[in-house]
Amino acid sequence: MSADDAPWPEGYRRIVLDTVDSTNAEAARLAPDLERPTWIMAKRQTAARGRRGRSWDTGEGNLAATLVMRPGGVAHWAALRTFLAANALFEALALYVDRTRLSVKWPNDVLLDNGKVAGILLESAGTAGQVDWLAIGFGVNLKSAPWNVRDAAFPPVALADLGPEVEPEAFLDRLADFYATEEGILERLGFEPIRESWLKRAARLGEVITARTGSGETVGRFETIDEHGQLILDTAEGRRAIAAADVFF
Ligand SMILES: O=C(O)CCCC[C@@H]1SC[C@@H]2NC(=O)N[C@@H]21
Repeated sequence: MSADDAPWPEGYRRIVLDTVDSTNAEAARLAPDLERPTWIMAKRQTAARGRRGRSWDTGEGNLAATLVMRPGGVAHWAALRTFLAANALFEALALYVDRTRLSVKWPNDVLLDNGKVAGILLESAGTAGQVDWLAIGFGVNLKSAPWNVRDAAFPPVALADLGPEVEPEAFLDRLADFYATEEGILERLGFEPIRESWLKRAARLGEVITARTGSGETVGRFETIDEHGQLILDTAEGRRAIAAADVFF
């Protein structure tokens, strides 16, 4: 393990691991003694996880990194950071491909030409509605896209298929900078400007989409996201606010 204690960006720390089970799992282990927000990057993960209990394939040369922090406050406010993460990822990717080819898919994927180029996994722990720690895991297909993915609606794509090849360390430098900027906006101005910039990048805003949960699906026009980050759909039965689902176009 190598740890870089120099502030990076200011106030953040970075750890680079050769191999780990999951950078999110490592984040949970580090969280109790965390002194400042810390980025954990791994060159290889042996048990990487995705959203909704799925596994995640980190091919060699792809980015696997988790930002772990102890932001304090109520859990649902802390969870809004998933949108900061998506905005930061979008901007980092836009350094390498034309931004008109990129979009964010609620709640927190980034699409490149309708294929999934990156996913975010937010995990947290706390008590009585207060967050103790928060881990934001970023998986970015920089070099290769896994071939064995079931979610065929958004086939995985790699940045290198459509743009330049970028080293994970270099990409993380950019991502960390953009994320720190988003965090500064949240601190100074609250969630609203984050919400607005996320909406400008959103895939299929204003169009009919499907939100699928374990218990069923809701079809409606994608109207907006609200101040809690919920998906707002205008359906035949009226306006619906959806807190968690998988979205299909
Ligand atoms: O399902 C998704 O779209 C989210 C994927 C998140 C994968 C990343 S890779 C780094 C971090 N460590 C993990 O185990 N998962 C996240």
